Amino acid sequence: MPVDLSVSEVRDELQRAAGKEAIGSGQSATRLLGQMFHEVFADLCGKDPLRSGIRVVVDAAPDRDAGQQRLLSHTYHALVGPRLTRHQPLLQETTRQVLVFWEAIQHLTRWLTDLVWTALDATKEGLQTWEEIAALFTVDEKLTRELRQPDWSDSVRLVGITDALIRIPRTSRFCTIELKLGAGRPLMDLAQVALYRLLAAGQVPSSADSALALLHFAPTLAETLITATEVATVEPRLLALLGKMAGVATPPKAPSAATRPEPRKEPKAEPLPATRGNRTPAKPEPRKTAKNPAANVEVLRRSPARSVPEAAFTSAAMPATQSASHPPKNRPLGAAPPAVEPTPSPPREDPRKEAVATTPAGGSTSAAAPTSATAPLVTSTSATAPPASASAPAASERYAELGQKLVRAFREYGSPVDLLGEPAVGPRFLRFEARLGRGVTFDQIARRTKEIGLKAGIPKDPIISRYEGHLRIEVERPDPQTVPFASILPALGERDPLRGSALVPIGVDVAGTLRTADLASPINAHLLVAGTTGSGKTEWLRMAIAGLLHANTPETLRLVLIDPKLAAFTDLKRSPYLWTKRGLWTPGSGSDVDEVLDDLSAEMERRYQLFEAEGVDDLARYIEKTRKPLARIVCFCDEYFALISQDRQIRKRIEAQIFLLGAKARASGIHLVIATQQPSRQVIQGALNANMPCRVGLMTQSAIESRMLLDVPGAERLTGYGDLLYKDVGDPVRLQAPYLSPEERARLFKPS
Ligand SMILES: Nc1ncnc2c1ncn2[C@@H]1O[C@H](COP(=O)(O)OP(=O)(O)OP(=O)(O)O)[C@@H](O)[C@H]1O
Repeated sequence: MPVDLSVSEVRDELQRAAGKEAIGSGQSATRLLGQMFHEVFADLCGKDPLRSGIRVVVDAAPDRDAGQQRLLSHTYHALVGPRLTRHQPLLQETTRQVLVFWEAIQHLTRWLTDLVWTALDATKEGLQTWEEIAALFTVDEKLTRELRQPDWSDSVRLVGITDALIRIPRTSRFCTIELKLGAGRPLMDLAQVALYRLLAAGQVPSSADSALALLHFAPTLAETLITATEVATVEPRLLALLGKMAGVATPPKAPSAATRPEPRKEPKAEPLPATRGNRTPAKPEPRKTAKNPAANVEVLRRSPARSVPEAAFTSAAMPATQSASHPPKNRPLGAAPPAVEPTPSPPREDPRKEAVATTPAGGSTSAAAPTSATAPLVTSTSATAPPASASAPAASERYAELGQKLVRAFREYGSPVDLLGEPAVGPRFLRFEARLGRGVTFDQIARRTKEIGLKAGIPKDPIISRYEGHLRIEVERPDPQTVPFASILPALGERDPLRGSALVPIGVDVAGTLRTADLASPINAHLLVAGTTGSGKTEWLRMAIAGLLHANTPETLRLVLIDPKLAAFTDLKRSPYLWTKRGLWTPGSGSDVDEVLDDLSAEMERRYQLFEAEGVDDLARYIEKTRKPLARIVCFCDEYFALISQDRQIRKRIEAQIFLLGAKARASGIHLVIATQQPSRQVIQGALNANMPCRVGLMTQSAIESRMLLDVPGAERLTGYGDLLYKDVGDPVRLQAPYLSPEERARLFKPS
C-alpha cells in the first residue's frame, strides 16, 4: 500500500528543516490576502459566467484596452471589493498590505488579458467564445503520482493541488501555473517546482513536453519558467526526503548504481504562450523570467549548496539518528525522538487545552486566534464544564469502548487508524486524536464518515478533520452534559458602574474555557447567529443577553429587542434595560420594524455629534473623558428571515439600515446581534454578509448553509442543543452554549 504525502507537508518540512516557519504560518492578514489572491485568480479563470474575467475580456473584443479596463472594474466590484468589505475588521490595520495586494491584482488582470488575447489569436483552433477559452484553464487541479525507488520499502503517493493548468493554444501541451503573492524565495521555489514536476510527470497529458511556470506578483509580475534541467539538480535529494518522510527509505548504504534514483529523461520545456505584451519568449529556453530577468540570474548564480532547500535536503536525507527535525511519517507520535534534533518541532499541546477548530471533510484546521477579549479570560478565569461523569470510571470506560468501536469500524472499511490516547471530553462531544494507518488517505476516511458512524453506533456522523498532521474525530458524547449559565459567571467579571462590559458569552470550549465576543472590538462588533429550528438559537440569544445583564446596569447597557415570533423575549417586556418604550418590538406593536432601526441610526448620529463636541471618537473615550456612563445599546433580533420575507419595500429599508449600522455604529456603542433560521444566500447575501464577519453557527440543515455562514461545511453535523461553531478570525471553533434555565431567566430578566 502506498504511503500518502502531500506537497504542502513536504514544503512545510523543507521550511522547518531550514529553520523557518512553516509556510502558511505568519500574520493572519497576510495569509488572508494570499488566500484572497488565489480565490480571485480561481474566479477569474473559472467557468462561472458571473465571476469569469475571461468572459469580460472576450465580450469587449475587439477592443483590447476596453477589455482590460472592464476586467479591472469587474475584478474590483465582483471579486475584490466584497471580500475586502467582508474582512474589513481584520484588514483595517494593514492598509499598506491591502494596497500592495490591489496592485498585484491589477498586474494579474493585465496578465490574464494578455493570455486571453493570445488564445483569441490562436485562430487555428478557432477559439471564439469565452467558454472555449475558459476550457483551456483547469483551476485548482488535484494531481497525484505514485513514486517508487529501488531503495524504498514501499511506494509513496504524492498529492498536490496546482493553482492552474493551462493548455497551450496551438499545441496540446500544458503549462502548470503556481501563483505566489509576494516576492519569491528562488531556491525554495525551485524545490516546490521540483515537487510539482514530479507530480505533473505522472498526470498531465504531454507533461514531458510541458513547462512549469511560477508567477510571482510582488506586486509586479515576474514569470519564471523552470525546466527539468534545473529540477534535476534537486530531484534526487527531494526523493530522498520523500522516502524519509514517508518512512519507506531503507537505511543508507554506500551509494551504488542500484540505489541511485533513476535518471529522468529530460523533457522539453514549453514556454507560456507568447503574449501580445511579448513577455514570454517565443522559443523554449531552459529558464526565462520575462519581466524580471534579474531574479532568474540570481537563481542561477546562487550556489544551491548553501541554499535553504539545499540545507533542508541535506539534513532531511540523513539517517534519522543524525537529523530529522520531525518524526518520520510512520514513527508513532510520542515515540522516542531521534537522538539529535537540530530544529526541534514546537511542543505539542495537550489537546484538552487547545481551542477546538473544526473544518470537517477535508479542510485544514487550526485553532482560531483568540480575540483580545478572550485572551485574559482564558488565562485568568475559566468557566469549567461540569466534570460530571467525564472523570468517573464508568464514563471513561464507555468512552474507551466507543474509541475501540471507532477503530474497528475504520478497520472494517479498510482505513485503519491508531488512537492517540484518551479522548478530550467536551460537554457534548468527545474528541479523539488519531493517526492514519499506513497507506490510508484522509480523503478515504472523510468519505466514510456515514458508514463509520453507523457501524460504531453513533447517532450523528462523526466530524473528522485534520489537525497538526493527525486526525481529529469528534463524536457525540454518549452522556451529554448541559453547561449551566451560573458556571460561566466568574468569567464575565464584576459590574463596572461607569464603563459596563461589552463581553458577550459565546460558549465553552473542550477545555472548559469560556469564549466571549467583545462588542467593542471591530472584529466582533456585530454578530450573526444562525441555525435550523430547534438548534438552540433563541436559547443562545437569551443566554447572551443574560451574560450582558450580569455585567451591566441599565446605565451602562440598553437593549433593543426584535421578536417576530412573539416568543423569545417576552420576559423582558418590562425590563429596565429596554432602551425606549419601543425597546421591545413585536409584530402588531404599532410600528414597522424599520422605524426601530431608524431610531438607532438617529441615536448613532446624535452620539457622534456628542463625541465631536468632546473631541473624542468613540464611546470608551467619551466615557473616560466625561466620567459619565453612556449606555451601550445592543439590538437583538430573533428570526430575521421573518422580517424580510414579507414585503420587498420593508426588506430594502431594513437592509439599508443594517448596512449603515453595521458599517458605522460600533464606535458609537451600538451593536447588532441578528439570528436567522436560514443562512441561505438569499437571506445572508448583502447587508448581513458585508457587515457581520463574526458568526455563531448552530446546527444547520445542510453543508451549503454551513458554508454560507462559516465558509466551511460542518455545522450540519453538530448535535443541536447549543452545540455550535464560532468564527471570528481564523477557522471556526467548536463550543457549547451555556444554558439559561427558566428559573435563572425569570430571576435575571425580572423587572426590578
Ligand atoms: N445551550 C443549551 N443547552 C442545552 N439545551 C439547549 C441549549 N440550547 C437549546 N437547548 C434545547 O434545545 C431546545 C430548542 O432550543 P431553541 O428554542 O433555542 O431552538 P431554536 O433554534 O430557537 O428553534 P426555533 O427556531 O424553532 O425557535 C430548547 O428547548 C432546549 O431544550
